Amino acid sequence: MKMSDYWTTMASLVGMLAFCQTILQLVFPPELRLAFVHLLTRMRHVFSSHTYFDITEIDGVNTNELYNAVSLYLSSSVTVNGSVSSAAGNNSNTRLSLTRVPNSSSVTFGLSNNDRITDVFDGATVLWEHVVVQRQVQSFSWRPMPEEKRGFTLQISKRDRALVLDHYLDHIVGKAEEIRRRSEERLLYTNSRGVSLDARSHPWDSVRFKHPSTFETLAMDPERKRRIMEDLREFANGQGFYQKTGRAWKRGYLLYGPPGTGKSSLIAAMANYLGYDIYDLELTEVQNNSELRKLLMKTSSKSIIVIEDIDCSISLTKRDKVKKKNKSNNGCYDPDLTSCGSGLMDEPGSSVTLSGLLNFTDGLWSCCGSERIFVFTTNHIEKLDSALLRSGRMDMHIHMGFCRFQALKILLKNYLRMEEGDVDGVVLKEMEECVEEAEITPADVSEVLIRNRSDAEKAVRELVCVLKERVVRRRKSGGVKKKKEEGEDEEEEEAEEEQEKRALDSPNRNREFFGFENEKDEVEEK
Ligand SMILES: Nc1ncnc2c1ncn2[C@@H]1O[C@H](COP(=O)(O)OP(=O)(O)OP(=O)(O)O)[C@@H](O)[C@H]1O
Ligand SMILES: [Mg+2]
Repeated sequence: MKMSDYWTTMASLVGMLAFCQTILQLVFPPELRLAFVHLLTRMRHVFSSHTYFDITEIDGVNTNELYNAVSLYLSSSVTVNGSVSSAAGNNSNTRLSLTRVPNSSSVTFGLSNNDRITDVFDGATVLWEHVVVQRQVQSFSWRPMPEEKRGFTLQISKRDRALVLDHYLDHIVGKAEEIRRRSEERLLYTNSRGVSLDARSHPWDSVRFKHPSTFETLAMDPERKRRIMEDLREFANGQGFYQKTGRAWKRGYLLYGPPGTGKSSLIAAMANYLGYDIYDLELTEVQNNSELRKLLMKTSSKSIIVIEDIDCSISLTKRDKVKKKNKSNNGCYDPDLTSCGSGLMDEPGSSVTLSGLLNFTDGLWSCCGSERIFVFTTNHIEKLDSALLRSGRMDMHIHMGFCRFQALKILLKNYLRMEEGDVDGVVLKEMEECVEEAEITPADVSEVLIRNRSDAEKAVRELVCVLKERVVRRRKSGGVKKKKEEGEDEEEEEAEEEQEKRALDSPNRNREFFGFENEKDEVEEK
């Protein structure tokens, strides 16, 4: 038999099988039909000159990132009038689904259920099919299963197999990444209590993240800003480094300082700078460590996982003191937090423990994704358990302090569009002299400037008044405060002592100690 005859016979056979499949779908009951369809599909694949790959939405318990990448890639090949870009061949009959996420200004295109689209890559034509099937009804299951199974089936010619596996999929992932970055639409995720954590449902609710804070608008010493940006950039470009050194590709930042000093604004600036999504983890809504772990598993890479006000979220403050008591009682306690389990520092009603939290950031599970940044914020670093501060846990401690002269100039520029040269020299000098002593937060400065933003000169005058008032008030109350401070708060001293001890215990002690000594304005790298 000639080769061409062979292929003609094969083609008719495949055609016949496809025809039988359609007939079966129309005549037989669903269960029987499904079994036949499976059988015929298998036979068709055996005789076919094509290879098929399934890319399912859920891969075991994790969301399959490749599914999301393909979805994004294919939606980008579609132009507004419903036709398909030249690279994707002639698909003008393709049915498209249109989506508009709440609060979004743009419409997203996607393939409708069970529809197909062709694409051309390096001379090879491939066919994508979006497959959505109803899950079979189960009589009983401990775990509620999703109603639909979604996935893409990629059909390629057998001879293009190597090309597709080696390059095409990488090309799709890269393109999807680029599209996401270009679209500059970041998502802000948050968790809520009682959301089922089955394989399909997503325990995170998301909204479009459009925080305008950037490193340019952030009022902060420019040198510290530069160091943070450099650190972030090195992290984002550091895949090779992390792989070579055998470290998980993640980084931790602890932001601490009084309210209104820009901790949340810094997180938003980080996300905007790197183009990452934010997962704002509400720890009080998490019922136990295992739920915490599942939440972590459902985060994607290139994201910032934030726990704000960590000292208020779970009791991380008492452990040292309880440990001290234990020590004086019987002289023995477990110094390693990983064995503290649900014991010492658990808050009544919450079974998320410090060890659970540290496993979340540090343990094996924390590496189930990559390129992730953990950020904790607190107004009271002195209240945090030493385990959280220990070196290797949070790579950088960043103190967000009261407004200084450099930061003040940035705020003047942001709110009043005033450069240094636009402000009267004498007034500027006055500001410089009293801003530090005034101990005013950037939030309070912003408040004054916003109030008077239509009249820049008035804004500056009022700001100087506010600064001077604060200085006078502080000087007056300084004496009273001093007396109070001397008498009260042994606890605070204790905390400081503790802090120093921790610093000295640390393998990076010189740096860490240096950091605390210069706490006011340090970006401290662990
Ligand atoms: N460093 C800063 N640079 C620019 N704006 C700032 C800065 N700090 C505060 N602000 C302004 O003050 C407001 C409050 O700041 P932000 O929420 O970032 O403070 P925070 O430190 O997170 O406070 P909290 O501890 O209460 O959460 C922001 O809307 C922002 O406009
Ligand atoms: Mg905040």
